[in-house]
Amino acid sequence: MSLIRSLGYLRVESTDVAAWREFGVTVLDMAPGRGPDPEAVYLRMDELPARIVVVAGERDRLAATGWEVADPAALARLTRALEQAGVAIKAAGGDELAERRVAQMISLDDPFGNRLEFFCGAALDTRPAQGRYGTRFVTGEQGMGHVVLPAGDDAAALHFYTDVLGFRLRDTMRFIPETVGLPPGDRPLWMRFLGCGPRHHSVALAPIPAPSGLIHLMVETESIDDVGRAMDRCARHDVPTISTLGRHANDQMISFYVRTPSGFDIEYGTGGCTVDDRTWVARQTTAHSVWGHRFERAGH
Ligand SMILES: Cc1ccc(O)c(O)c1CC[C@@H]1C(=O)CC[C@]2(C)C(=O)CC[C@@H]12
Ligand SMILES: [Fe+2]
Repeated sequence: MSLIRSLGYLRVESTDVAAWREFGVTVLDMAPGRGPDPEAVYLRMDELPARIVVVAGERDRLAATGWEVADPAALARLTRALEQAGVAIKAAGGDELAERRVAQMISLDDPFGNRLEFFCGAALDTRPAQGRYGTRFVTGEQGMGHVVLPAGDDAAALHFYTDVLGFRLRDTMRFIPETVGLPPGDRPLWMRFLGCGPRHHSVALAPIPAPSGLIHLMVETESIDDVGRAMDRCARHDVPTISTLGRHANDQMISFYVRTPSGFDIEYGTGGCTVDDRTWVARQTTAHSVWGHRFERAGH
């Protein structure tokens, strides 16, 4: 098993923290949390004090993804592996730990400039994380969901995330550059889906430019009704969805996509499959979706 257990949190820098609070609470049905930064928005999905932290800043961007490891021994082993691979890492000091409510944390940039944080010893918040509409999120062993990060070079990305960080390759998908607004090329473009626990993928890497630093965050709910109600709330609050409902061919997730105030998307889904590394075989999926997932694109 990978030393990394699951996706723990997202830290977002935003020029409009109030818009994020409204979006998180009203559209996503996350529960507002409390935290040390009075200006920041803390959004809860479960017993963690926050899964999405939005801090006020000059830019709209993903600041970091946080990855949970089992304990200090696992963090020490990961640190040694990273040092051996020549990766520059930084250990967090008191303020950073207090802001994240974790016992230990290290941070680094992947070869494509994505900031990653690895932590252990998260403090729990025993108050129930109850949103307004009763949405229940699937977290626990599966973590808070998955992210799709921009990564330019396929071989370098695979090497770093599998050989250095210990993610497992779960699925590969080829895609046509024109469908994501890239110039046509003769080289095929690959998307890699990687996992570290029972969730089919906790991170996917795609050579798609993303000015905000993130292509999307996926959060999963317990039931299809939670997803349907979220689509209703998007319609009611004039928040445009950017895809129709659909079911992915690889992880079986039924989901739709909506744009956040930060310019990246949230995939809101249910019913994803889980995998067991003892039997899993990484293959190539040749269709994005079994049905649905029609994306709106500018000019179409
Ligand atoms: C294909 C797929 C499988 C599982 C997922 O969780 C998932 O998000 C996707 C879609 C990935 C992909 C994307 O994130 C960026 C825009 C893409 C390339 C498309 O235009 C179609 C598929 C989309
Ligand atoms: Fe996704």
